[in-house]
Amino acid sequence: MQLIVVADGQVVPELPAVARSLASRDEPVEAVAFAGTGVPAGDVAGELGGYGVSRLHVVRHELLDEYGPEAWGSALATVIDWLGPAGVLASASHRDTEVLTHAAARAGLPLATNCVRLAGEEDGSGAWRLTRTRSGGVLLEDAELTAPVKLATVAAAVETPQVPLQPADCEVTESAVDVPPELARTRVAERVASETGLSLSTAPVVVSGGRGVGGAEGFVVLEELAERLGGVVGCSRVATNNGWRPHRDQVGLTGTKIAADLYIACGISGATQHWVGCMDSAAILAINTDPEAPMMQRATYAVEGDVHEVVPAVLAEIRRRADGAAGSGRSGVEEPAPAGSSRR
Ligand SMILES: Cc1cc2nc3c(=O)[nH]c(=O)nc-3n(C[C@H](O)[C@H](O)[C@H](O)COP(=O)(O)OP(=O)(O)OC[C@H]3O[C@@H](n4cnc5c(N)ncnc54)[C@H](O)[C@@H]3O)c2cc1C
Repeated sequence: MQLIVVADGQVVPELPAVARSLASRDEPVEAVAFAGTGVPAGDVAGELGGYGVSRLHVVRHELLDEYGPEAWGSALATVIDWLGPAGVLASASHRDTEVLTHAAARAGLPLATNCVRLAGEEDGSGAWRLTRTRSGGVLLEDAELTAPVKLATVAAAVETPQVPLQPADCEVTESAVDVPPELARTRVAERVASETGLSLSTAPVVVSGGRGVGGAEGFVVLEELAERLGGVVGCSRVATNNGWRPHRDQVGLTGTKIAADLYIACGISGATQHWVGCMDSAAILAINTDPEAPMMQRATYAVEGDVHEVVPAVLAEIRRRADGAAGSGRSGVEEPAPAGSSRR
Protein backbone atom coordinates (compact mmCIF):
# COMPACT_ATOMS: atom_id res chain seq x y z
CA MET A 1 0.00 0.00 0.00
CA GLN A 2 1.03 3.61 -0.67
CA LEU A 3 -0.29 6.05 1.93
CA ILE A 4 -1.01 9.75 1.35
CA VAL A 5 -1.07 12.12 4.32
CA VAL A 6 -3.75 14.82 4.25
CA ALA A 7 -2.55 16.84 7.21
CA ASP A 8 -4.60 20.01 6.84
CA GLY A 9 -7.71 18.73 5.08
CA GLN A 10 -6.48 19.74 1.62
CA VAL A 11 -5.79 17.15 -1.05
CA VAL A 12 -2.70 18.04 -3.09
CA PRO A 13 -3.58 16.78 -6.61
CA GLU A 14 -0.03 15.65 -7.49
CA LEU A 15 0.21 13.22 -4.58
CA PRO A 16 -2.22 10.51 -5.82
CA ALA A 17 -0.46 10.39 -9.21
CA VAL A 18 2.98 10.07 -7.58
CA ALA A 19 1.64 7.42 -5.18
CA ARG A 20 -0.02 5.48 -8.04
CA SER A 21 3.20 5.53 -10.07
CA LEU A 22 5.12 4.10 -7.09
CA ALA A 23 2.53 1.38 -6.40
CA SER A 24 2.55 -1.97 -8.12
CA ARG A 25 -0.50 -2.85 -10.26
CA ASP A 26 -2.72 -4.32 -7.48
CA GLU A 27 -1.36 -2.26 -4.63
CA PRO A 28 -3.95 0.18 -3.21
CA VAL A 29 -3.38 3.88 -2.64
CA GLU A 30 -4.98 4.97 0.64
CA ALA A 31 -4.91 8.17 2.70
CA VAL A 32 -4.80 9.25 6.32
CA ALA A 33 -6.30 12.43 7.80
CA PHE A 34 -6.55 13.80 11.32
CA ALA A 35 -9.93 14.55 12.84
CA GLY A 36 -10.14 18.16 13.89
CA THR A 37 -8.91 19.73 10.65
CA GLY A 38 -12.36 21.29 10.33
CA VAL A 39 -12.89 19.72 6.89
CA PRO A 40 -15.62 17.00 6.75
CA ALA A 41 -14.08 13.58 6.09
CA GLY A 42 -16.78 12.88 3.49
CA ASP A 43 -15.65 15.87 1.40
CA VAL A 44 -12.01 14.79 1.58
CA ALA A 45 -12.94 11.20 0.72
CA GLY A 46 -15.02 12.37 -2.26
CA GLU A 47 -12.07 14.29 -3.63
CA LEU A 48 -9.62 11.46 -2.98
CA GLY A 49 -11.93 8.96 -4.66
CA GLY A 50 -11.77 11.05 -7.82
CA TYR A 51 -8.04 10.40 -7.86
CA GLY A 52 -8.44 6.66 -7.34
CA VAL A 53 -7.74 6.58 -3.58
CA SER A 54 -9.73 3.66 -2.17
CA ARG A 55 -9.79 4.36 1.58
CA LEU A 56 -9.43 7.30 3.95
CA HIS A 57 -8.31 6.51 7.50
CA VAL A 58 -9.44 9.24 9.89
CA VAL A 59 -7.65 9.16 13.24
CA ARG A 60 -9.24 10.61 16.36
CA HIS A 61 -7.92 11.80 19.70
CA GLU A 62 -8.62 14.99 21.62
CA LEU A 63 -4.98 16.04 21.18
CA LEU A 64 -5.44 15.89 17.40
CA ASP A 65 -8.30 18.42 17.37
CA GLU A 66 -5.84 21.29 17.01
CA TYR A 67 -2.55 21.15 15.17
CA GLY A 68 0.30 19.86 17.30
CA PRO A 69 3.33 18.49 15.43
CA GLU A 70 4.42 16.01 18.12
CA ALA A 71 0.88 14.62 18.64
CA TRP A 72 0.08 14.43 14.92
CA GLY A 73 3.49 12.87 14.18
CA SER A 74 2.94 10.29 16.92
CA ALA A 75 -0.54 9.43 15.55
CA LEU A 76 0.90 9.03 12.05
CA ALA A 77 3.66 6.73 13.36
CA THR A 78 0.91 4.59 14.97
CA VAL A 79 -1.05 4.41 11.70
CA ILE A 80 2.12 3.45 9.80
CA ASP A 81 2.66 0.68 12.33
CA TRP A 82 -0.94 -0.56 11.88
CA LEU A 83 -1.06 -0.44 8.10
CA GLY A 84 2.56 -1.17 7.16
CA PRO A 85 2.52 0.83 3.90
CA ALA A 86 5.46 0.60 1.49
CA GLY A 87 5.51 4.38 1.11
CA VAL A 88 4.11 7.45 2.86
CA LEU A 89 3.76 10.67 0.88
CA ALA A 90 2.80 14.20 1.90
CA SER A 91 3.14 17.67 0.41
CA ALA A 92 6.24 19.71 1.20
CA SER A 93 4.25 22.32 3.15
CA HIS A 94 5.69 23.38 6.51
CA ARG A 95 2.95 21.50 8.36
CA ASP A 96 3.17 18.24 6.40
CA THR A 97 6.96 18.26 6.62
CA GLU A 98 6.83 18.79 10.36
CA VAL A 99 4.34 15.94 10.85
CA LEU A 100 6.34 13.53 8.70
CA THR A 101 9.57 14.50 10.45
CA HIS A 102 8.11 13.63 13.85
CA ALA A 103 6.56 10.41 12.51
CA ALA A 104 9.84 9.34 10.86
CA ALA A 105 11.84 10.03 14.02
CA ARG A 106 9.37 8.10 16.19
CA ALA A 107 9.16 5.14 13.81
CA GLY A 108 12.90 5.12 13.01
CA LEU A 109 12.18 5.43 9.27
CA PRO A 110 13.98 7.40 6.54
CA LEU A 111 12.40 10.61 5.19
CA ALA A 112 13.32 12.41 1.95
CA THR A 113 11.96 15.97 1.87
CA ASN A 114 11.20 18.31 -1.06
CA CYS A 115 11.25 15.67 -3.80
CA VAL A 116 10.81 17.01 -7.34
CA ARG A 117 11.08 13.58 -8.99
CA LEU A 118 10.20 10.16 -7.55
CA ALA A 119 10.19 6.76 -9.26
CA GLY A 120 10.42 3.13 -8.25
CA GLU A 121 13.64 1.27 -9.10
CA GLU A 122 13.09 -1.05 -12.04
CA ASP A 123 15.03 -3.94 -10.44
CA GLY A 124 12.02 -4.85 -8.29
CA SER A 125 13.87 -4.07 -5.05
CA GLY A 126 11.12 -1.69 -3.94
CA ALA A 127 13.66 1.14 -3.57
CA TRP A 128 12.85 4.68 -4.80
CA ARG A 129 15.03 6.83 -7.05
CA LEU A 130 14.47 10.48 -6.30
CA THR A 131 15.67 14.01 -6.91
CA ARG A 132 15.10 16.55 -4.18
CA THR A 133 16.01 20.17 -3.56
CA ARG A 134 18.43 21.05 -0.77
CA SER A 135 19.70 24.30 0.73
CA GLY A 136 16.47 26.18 0.05
CA GLY A 137 16.35 25.25 -3.62
CA VAL A 138 19.89 26.09 -4.79
CA LEU A 139 21.00 22.43 -4.90
CA LEU A 140 19.46 19.35 -6.53
CA GLU A 141 20.34 16.00 -4.97
CA ASP A 142 19.85 12.58 -6.60
CA ALA A 143 19.37 9.79 -4.08
CA GLU A 144 18.07 6.27 -3.62
CA LEU A 145 15.73 5.52 -0.73
CA THR A 146 15.65 1.97 0.57
CA ALA A 147 13.63 0.84 3.58
CA PRO A 148 10.59 -1.36 4.22
CA VAL A 149 8.61 1.88 4.72
CA LYS A 150 9.80 4.98 2.89
CA LEU A 151 8.62 8.52 3.74
CA ALA A 152 8.81 11.50 1.37
CA THR A 153 7.45 15.00 0.99
CA VAL A 154 6.66 16.09 -2.55
CA ALA A 155 7.44 19.64 -3.71
CA ALA A 156 4.84 21.70 -5.58
CA ALA A 157 7.20 21.63 -8.60
CA VAL A 158 7.24 17.81 -8.72
CA GLU A 159 7.24 16.12 -12.13
CA THR A 160 3.75 14.60 -12.11
CA PRO A 161 3.83 11.05 -13.54
CA GLN A 162 1.44 10.42 -16.43
CA VAL A 163 -0.45 7.48 -14.94
CA PRO A 164 -4.18 6.74 -15.36
CA LEU A 165 -6.12 7.33 -12.13
CA GLN A 166 -9.29 5.22 -12.03
CA PRO A 167 -11.92 6.95 -9.86
CA ALA A 168 -12.86 4.82 -6.83
CA ASP A 169 -15.42 4.82 -4.02
CA CYS A 170 -13.24 6.05 -1.19
CA GLU A 171 -14.39 4.40 2.06
CA VAL A 172 -13.89 6.25 5.34
CA THR A 173 -12.56 4.30 8.34
CA GLU A 174 -12.49 6.11 11.69
CA SER A 175 -10.09 4.94 14.40
CA ALA A 176 -9.14 6.20 17.84
CA VAL A 177 -5.40 6.38 18.45
CA ASP A 178 -3.47 6.60 21.67
CA VAL A 179 -1.49 9.86 22.02
CA PRO A 180 0.66 10.26 25.17
CA PRO A 181 -0.45 13.45 27.01
CA GLU A 182 3.14 14.73 27.26
CA LEU A 183 3.07 15.18 23.47
CA ALA A 184 0.83 18.23 23.86
CA ARG A 185 4.04 20.27 23.93
CA THR A 186 3.33 22.49 20.93
CA ARG A 187 -0.29 23.65 20.83
CA VAL A 188 -2.14 26.43 19.05
CA ALA A 189 -2.60 29.04 21.79
CA GLU A 190 -4.08 31.91 19.80
CA ARG A 191 -5.18 32.69 16.26
CA VAL A 192 -4.40 36.22 15.12
CA ALA A 193 -6.01 37.53 11.94
CA SER A 194 -3.82 39.88 9.93
CA GLU A 195 -5.32 43.39 9.97
CA THR A 196 -4.25 44.07 6.38
CA GLY A 197 -5.11 40.59 5.14
CA LEU A 198 -1.53 40.38 3.83
CA SER A 199 1.01 37.81 4.90
CA LEU A 200 4.73 37.66 4.22
CA SER A 201 4.24 34.97 1.60
CA THR A 202 1.48 36.82 -0.30
CA ALA A 203 2.33 40.53 0.06
CA PRO A 204 3.26 42.27 -3.23
CA VAL A 205 5.88 44.38 -1.43
CA VAL A 206 8.13 43.28 1.45
CA VAL A 207 10.35 45.78 3.25
CA SER A 208 12.93 43.80 5.20
CA GLY A 209 15.50 44.82 7.78
CA GLY A 210 18.67 43.16 8.99
CA ARG A 211 21.52 43.90 11.37
CA GLY A 212 22.15 47.21 9.61
CA VAL A 213 18.81 48.54 10.90
CA GLY A 214 20.42 48.58 14.34
CA GLY A 215 17.58 47.46 16.62
CA ALA A 216 13.83 47.00 17.06
CA GLU A 217 13.28 50.77 16.94
CA GLY A 218 14.95 50.87 13.51
CA PHE A 219 11.95 49.00 12.09
CA VAL A 220 9.53 51.88 12.76
CA VAL A 221 10.41 53.62 9.47
CA LEU A 222 10.36 50.27 7.66
CA GLU A 223 6.80 49.72 8.96
CA GLU A 224 5.72 53.08 7.56
CA LEU A 225 7.44 52.44 4.22
CA ALA A 226 5.79 49.01 3.95
CA GLU A 227 2.38 50.44 4.79
CA ARG A 228 2.67 53.24 2.23
CA LEU A 229 3.71 50.75 -0.47
CA GLY A 230 0.88 48.33 0.39
CA GLY A 231 3.23 45.71 1.79
CA VAL A 232 4.49 44.10 4.98
CA VAL A 233 7.71 44.05 6.98
CA GLY A 234 10.16 41.15 6.83
CA CYS A 235 13.56 40.62 8.38
CA SER A 236 16.76 38.58 8.46
CA ARG A 237 17.58 35.95 11.05
CA VAL A 238 19.84 38.37 12.91
CA ALA A 239 16.76 40.49 13.56
CA THR A 240 14.77 37.53 14.91
CA ASN A 241 17.72 36.15 16.89
CA ASN A 242 18.12 39.53 18.57
CA GLY A 243 14.42 39.68 19.41
CA TRP A 244 13.85 42.73 17.20
CA ARG A 245 11.11 40.96 15.20
CA PRO A 246 9.00 37.78 15.67
CA HIS A 247 10.06 34.66 13.79
CA ARG A 248 6.99 34.87 11.53
CA ASP A 249 8.65 37.91 9.87
CA GLN A 250 11.84 36.05 8.95
CA VAL A 251 12.64 35.61 5.27
CA GLY A 252 14.90 32.76 4.26
CA LEU A 253 15.78 29.12 4.52
CA THR A 254 14.45 28.77 8.05
CA GLY A 255 11.86 31.49 7.60
CA THR A 256 9.38 32.18 4.81
CA LYS A 257 10.18 31.90 1.09
CA ILE A 258 8.63 34.82 -0.71
CA ALA A 259 8.05 35.85 -4.32
CA ALA A 260 7.09 39.52 -3.97
CA ASP A 261 6.77 42.02 -6.80
CA LEU A 262 9.28 44.16 -4.93
CA TYR A 263 11.63 43.15 -2.10
CA ILE A 264 13.47 45.95 -0.29
CA ALA A 265 16.45 44.65 1.74
CA CYS A 266 17.64 47.24 4.27
CA GLY A 267 20.97 46.55 5.96
CA ILE A 268 20.91 42.87 4.96
CA SER A 269 24.13 41.29 3.68
CA GLY A 270 22.42 38.66 1.52
CA ALA A 271 23.83 35.44 3.01
CA THR A 272 22.78 32.36 1.03
CA GLN A 273 20.29 31.32 3.71
CA HIS A 274 18.56 34.70 3.36
CA TRP A 275 18.91 34.94 -0.43
CA VAL A 276 17.10 31.64 -1.08
CA GLY A 277 14.08 33.10 0.69
CA CYS A 278 13.81 36.25 -1.46
CA MET A 279 15.45 35.34 -4.78
CA ASP A 280 12.10 34.60 -6.50
CA SER A 281 10.97 38.23 -6.10
CA ALA A 282 10.42 40.08 -9.38
CA ALA A 283 12.59 43.05 -8.34
CA ILE A 284 14.97 43.48 -5.41
CA LEU A 285 16.17 46.82 -4.05
CA ALA A 286 19.17 46.65 -1.70
CA ILE A 287 20.11 49.48 0.64
CA ASN A 288 23.52 48.89 2.22
CA THR A 289 26.67 50.79 3.19
CA ASP A 290 28.83 48.00 1.71
CA PRO A 291 28.76 47.88 -2.10
CA GLU A 292 30.45 44.46 -1.98
CA ALA A 293 27.69 42.84 0.09
CA PRO A 294 26.18 39.87 -1.83
CA MET A 295 22.72 41.46 -1.67
CA MET A 296 24.10 44.61 -3.38
CA GLN A 297 25.75 42.48 -6.08
CA ARG A 298 22.62 40.45 -6.85
CA ALA A 299 19.86 43.04 -6.44
CA THR A 300 17.97 44.55 -9.36
CA TYR A 301 18.56 48.00 -7.85
CA ALA A 302 21.23 48.90 -5.29
CA VAL A 303 21.52 52.05 -3.19
CA GLU A 304 24.86 52.46 -1.43
CA GLY A 305 24.17 54.35 1.77
CA ASP A 306 23.16 54.33 5.42
CA VAL A 307 19.71 52.85 5.90
CA HIS A 308 19.02 55.49 8.59
CA GLU A 309 19.44 58.20 5.96
CA VAL A 310 18.14 56.50 2.80
CA VAL A 311 14.81 55.14 4.14
CA PRO A 312 13.73 58.41 5.84
CA ALA A 313 14.64 60.28 2.62
CA VAL A 314 12.54 57.86 0.53
CA LEU A 315 9.67 58.21 3.00
CA ALA A 316 9.90 62.01 2.95
CA GLU A 317 9.66 61.92 -0.85
CA ILE A 318 6.67 59.55 -0.78
CA ARG A 319 4.93 61.79 1.77
CA ARG A 320 5.69 64.89 -0.31
CA ARG A 321 4.22 63.26 -3.43
CA ALA A 322 1.22 61.97 -1.51
CA ASP A 323 0.54 65.47 -0.17
CA GLY A 324 0.90 66.91 -3.69
CA ALA A 325 -1.36 64.19 -5.10
CA ALA A 326 -3.96 64.82 -2.39
CA GLY A 327 -4.07 68.43 -3.64
CA SER A 328 -4.24 67.43 -7.32
CA GLY A 329 -6.32 64.23 -6.90
CA ARG A 330 -3.53 61.96 -8.32
CA SER A 331 -1.92 58.91 -6.73
CA GLY A 332 1.20 59.73 -4.67
CA VAL A 333 3.40 56.81 -5.72
CA GLU A 334 4.60 56.74 -9.31
CA GLU A 335 5.12 53.57 -11.34
CA PRO A 336 8.70 52.29 -10.95
CA ALA A 337 11.04 52.41 -13.95
CA PRO A 338 11.42 49.10 -15.84
CA ALA A 339 13.77 46.62 -14.10
CA GLY A 340 17.44 47.26 -14.86
CA SER A 341 16.92 50.76 -16.29
CA SER A 342 18.44 52.68 -13.37
CA ARG A 343 20.68 50.32 -11.46
CA ARG A 344 22.72 52.26 -8.85
C1 LIG B 1 21.11 26.68 9.01
C2 LIG B 1 21.00 28.18 8.88
C3 LIG B 1 19.79 28.72 8.52
C4 LIG B 1 19.65 30.10 8.38
N1 LIG B 1 18.44 30.62 7.99
C5 LIG B 1 18.33 31.94 7.79
C6 LIG B 1 17.11 32.51 7.33
O1 LIG B 1 16.09 31.83 7.16
N2 LIG B 1 17.08 33.84 7.13
C7 LIG B 1 18.17 34.65 7.32
O2 LIG B 1 18.05 35.85 7.12
N3 LIG B 1 19.31 34.13 7.75
C8 LIG B 1 19.43 32.81 8.00
N4 LIG B 1 20.61 32.32 8.47
C9 LIG B 1 21.66 33.27 8.88
C10 LIG B 1 22.48 33.83 7.71
O3 LIG B 1 23.56 32.95 7.44
C11 LIG B 1 23.04 35.21 8.05
O4 LIG B 1 23.80 35.13 9.24
C12 LIG B 1 21.97 36.28 8.24
O5 LIG B 1 21.07 36.28 7.13
C13 LIG B 1 22.65 37.63 8.31
O6 LIG B 1 21.71 38.62 8.62
P1 LIG B 1 21.99 40.12 8.25
O7 LIG B 1 22.18 40.24 6.78
O8 LIG B 1 20.92 40.94 8.88
O9 LIG B 1 23.33 40.45 9.04
P2 LIG B 1 24.81 40.63 8.52
O10 LIG B 1 25.25 39.50 7.70
O11 LIG B 1 25.62 41.00 9.69
O12 LIG B 1 24.72 41.89 7.54
C14 LIG B 1 24.41 43.18 7.93
C15 LIG B 1 24.51 44.07 6.69
O13 LIG B 1 24.09 45.37 7.04
C16 LIG B 1 24.96 46.31 6.43
N5 LIG B 1 24.89 47.53 7.24
C17 LIG B 1 25.41 47.73 8.49
N6 LIG B 1 25.07 48.97 8.93
C18 LIG B 1 24.32 49.51 7.94
C19 LIG B 1 23.67 50.78 7.80
N7 LIG B 1 23.69 51.69 8.78
N8 LIG B 1 23.00 51.03 6.65
C20 LIG B 1 22.96 50.10 5.65
N9 LIG B 1 23.57 48.92 5.74
C21 LIG B 1 24.22 48.62 6.88
C22 LIG B 1 26.33 45.64 6.43
O14 LIG B 1 27.15 46.18 5.41
C23 LIG B 1 25.94 44.19 6.14
O15 LIG B 1 25.93 43.93 4.75
C24 LIG B 1 20.77 30.95 8.62
C25 LIG B 1 21.99 30.39 8.96
C26 LIG B 1 22.10 29.03 9.11
C27 LIG B 1 23.44 28.45 9.48
